[in-house]
Amino acid sequence: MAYQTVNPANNKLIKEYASHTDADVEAALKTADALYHSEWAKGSIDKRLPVLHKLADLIDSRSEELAKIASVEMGKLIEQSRAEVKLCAQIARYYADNAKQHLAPVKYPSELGEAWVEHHPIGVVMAVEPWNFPYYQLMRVLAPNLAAGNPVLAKHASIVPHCAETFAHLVREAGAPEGAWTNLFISSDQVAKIIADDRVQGAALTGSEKAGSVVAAQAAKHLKKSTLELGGNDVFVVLDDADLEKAVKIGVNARLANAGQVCTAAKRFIVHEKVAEQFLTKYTEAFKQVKIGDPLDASTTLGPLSSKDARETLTKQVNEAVKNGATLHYGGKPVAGEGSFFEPTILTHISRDNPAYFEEFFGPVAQIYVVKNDDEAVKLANDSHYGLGGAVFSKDIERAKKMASKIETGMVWINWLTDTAAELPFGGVKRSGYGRELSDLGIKEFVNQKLVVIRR
Ligand SMILES: NC(=O)C1=CN([C@@H]2O[C@H](COP(=O)(O)OP(=O)(O)OC[C@H]3O[C@@H](n4cnc5c(N)ncnc54)[C@H](OP(=O)(O)O)[C@@H]3O)[C@@H](O)[C@H]2O)C=CC1
Ligand SMILES: CCCCCC(=O)O
Repeated sequence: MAYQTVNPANNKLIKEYASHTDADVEAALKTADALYHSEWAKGSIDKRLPVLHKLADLIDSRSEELAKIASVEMGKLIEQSRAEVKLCAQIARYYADNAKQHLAPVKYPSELGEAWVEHHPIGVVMAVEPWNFPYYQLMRVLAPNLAAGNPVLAKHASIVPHCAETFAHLVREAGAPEGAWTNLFISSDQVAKIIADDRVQGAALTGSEKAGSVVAAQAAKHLKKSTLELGGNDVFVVLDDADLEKAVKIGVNARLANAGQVCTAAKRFIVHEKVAEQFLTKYTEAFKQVKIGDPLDASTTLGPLSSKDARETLTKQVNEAVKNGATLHYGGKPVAGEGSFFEPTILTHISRDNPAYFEEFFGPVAQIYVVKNDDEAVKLANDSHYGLGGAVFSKDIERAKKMASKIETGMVWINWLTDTAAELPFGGVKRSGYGRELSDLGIKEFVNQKLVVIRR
């Protein structure tokens, strides 16, 4: 796959990037491995954390430039790109301020003697990341692993090479030694070879089930730990006592943010029958207000999909859903003209034998389901191969908490969309993957939690 910047707002090629050779990969592996065996990785965390503070400051000082690069390269609305850049600085700062405490030795009271667990880096980690949050996906791996002392080799999506290169330069400028984070424009085969290499101890992937399965299988084959953050088909449950205005407002954003290209986007709207008609009317009205256009224009509220391929996939999915009996309530077509734009779309009456019922729609396509009660809502929510996030709207918090506990996902938000923050764990179950990113859980995914005991 060629690494190239194509602006999805007009599908114009901006720049092509040369791929790295096997010799480049070997040099990167050698440097990263040498760094892992150095005082920098094995020594005090205090030497590594200032890099994260500096990185956060650098990101803040260049937020507009960084945001524009992302919006041009993958079509995110400029305001949403700014928010992503800000989130990256927050993640860097969070680990700069908290990693030492996360990785401090933990005492384990035991009759056998004085016992504790230490946290040590395990070595070079291979990160494979997607285009939808071109900086955030990288920062989620860099910050905890730099703090822990694991050098990272990173393969970013081939449609966001400018973001990938810019991020790598920022990390070096922040004072990270060569080898701490190495961006590689490489192929899937080269990723497989890297994972197999004895100098690599782990693999982290965010992306599709297909890519996740290949990378995780390669890691497992070579007895390396992996973490996977894959797709989702998250529910957005609106109960009969929900604040409907709030549910509609947040529900529109939950589906249309990043043109719907978010693994934790609200994709299946499960609405109580008592409020279903009102919700659908208001939700449809909100979709009619959407302004499709250039993501760099502040007045635009729906930008393009990330590529022509992404739009082609979504178009096929919508057509197939309707062919199999779904009602096209609103939208449903690619937007004529330049760019990879797709109309905000609402599908209703999707039966369980419709392929759309189990599919993730990675774009501005909302599926509406109507249920009679809470049990039906939970049953429908859990009737999915995925288990990433989810949202429950109800004014009765106890009722919402009860439902949240029953929904089989890694995350559930009450009276809000599935969001993310440095201090909160992120990840899922079932075909949405395994492992957690961010928070104290994320930093421990690739550390050796070593027991030490002084026997009485
Ligand atoms: N969980 C999430 O946040 C995301 C999930 N997705 C899911 O993935 C679907 C497709 O999006 P897409 O970007 O194509 O996702 P992919 O899984 O194809 O790409 C994600 C990353 O994996 C790489 N990759 C793909 N195949 C392999 C392989 N065999 N070995 C090593 N690396 C590989 C890609 O490289 P390259 O770009 O060169 O192909 C990219 O860097 C979406 O519909 C959505 O379901 C997508 C984005 C984010
Ligand atoms: C704001 C939510 C971030 C989700 C990142 C993802 O799609 O994997």
